[in-house]
Amino acid sequence: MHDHPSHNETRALRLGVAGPVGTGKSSVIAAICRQLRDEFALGVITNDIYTDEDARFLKSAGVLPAERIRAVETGSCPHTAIRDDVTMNLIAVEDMERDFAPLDIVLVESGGDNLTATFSPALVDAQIFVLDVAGGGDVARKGGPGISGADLLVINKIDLGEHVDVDVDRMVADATSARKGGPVLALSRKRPETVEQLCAWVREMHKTYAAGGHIPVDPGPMAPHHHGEGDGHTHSHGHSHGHSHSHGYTHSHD
Ligand SMILES: Nc1nc2c(ncn2[C@@H]2O[C@H](COP(=O)(O)OP(=O)(O)OP(=O)(O)O)[C@@H](O)[C@H]2O)c(=O)[nH]1
Repeated sequence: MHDHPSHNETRALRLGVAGPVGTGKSSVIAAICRQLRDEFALGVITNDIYTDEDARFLKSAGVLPAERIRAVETGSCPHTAIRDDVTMNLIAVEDMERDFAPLDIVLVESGGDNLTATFSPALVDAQIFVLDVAGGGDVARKGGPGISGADLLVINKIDLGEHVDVDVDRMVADATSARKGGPVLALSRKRPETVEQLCAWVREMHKTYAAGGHIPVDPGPMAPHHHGEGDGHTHSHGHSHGHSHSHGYTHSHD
């Protein structure tokens, strides 16, 4: 079991950012880096299946010096490396903390996956789950461990609400009730006051963590599921509770 010593000065706050494909995980990380890089010593680890595309995006956006952005190529479905066997990611985070000690915050971006992927608390101390309005106003009501159990739920791209017929206030209210009152942030990179609210949350989380007052919480195991391989074969994952069933979600890795 990995412990979380707040007194270890080479140990940063490890903050995960997860959520479905394209909701804006990289953009959230870019915004945090731009706003907070003069205040905190930062590093970023990205996860992609076969590429280092997210790392390249963040490097080309110049949000941090390039050597502080590293990619883990998981070679498997993204949740595996952030939840089932976090070894590759833990090594990447620890290497980064050692190489740039002392770091204040290491941001870990998960590969874009489905609604059920969350980080293991053995890898991150706190996690943000990112949805966007373009995915539909009812997504927040569907629940799932990331939506209900992440430390912060971001509803991103609220500038697009009117174009996709989503009532943002309603979506935030649905999400808040799915989270039993846990924090929900309506975000758009085009609305600076919302980016500032995101940064205020990160600052507060770092403060609580550094004072030893934050206990990492597991949002819950993901639902067991099958993957269609596109060749007529499937494989399934039975997760920690030891049984599996199909939920009808498939994706291929090509
Ligand atoms: N209109 C609008 N577009 C946004 C916003 N944030 C991100 N986007 C766009 O949404 C798209 C996806 O953003 P990313 O940050 O790459 O999303 P991601 O979740 O990291 O994507 P994957 O890593 O592929 O899962 C990009 O075209 C962004 O420019 C926003 O606040 N408003």
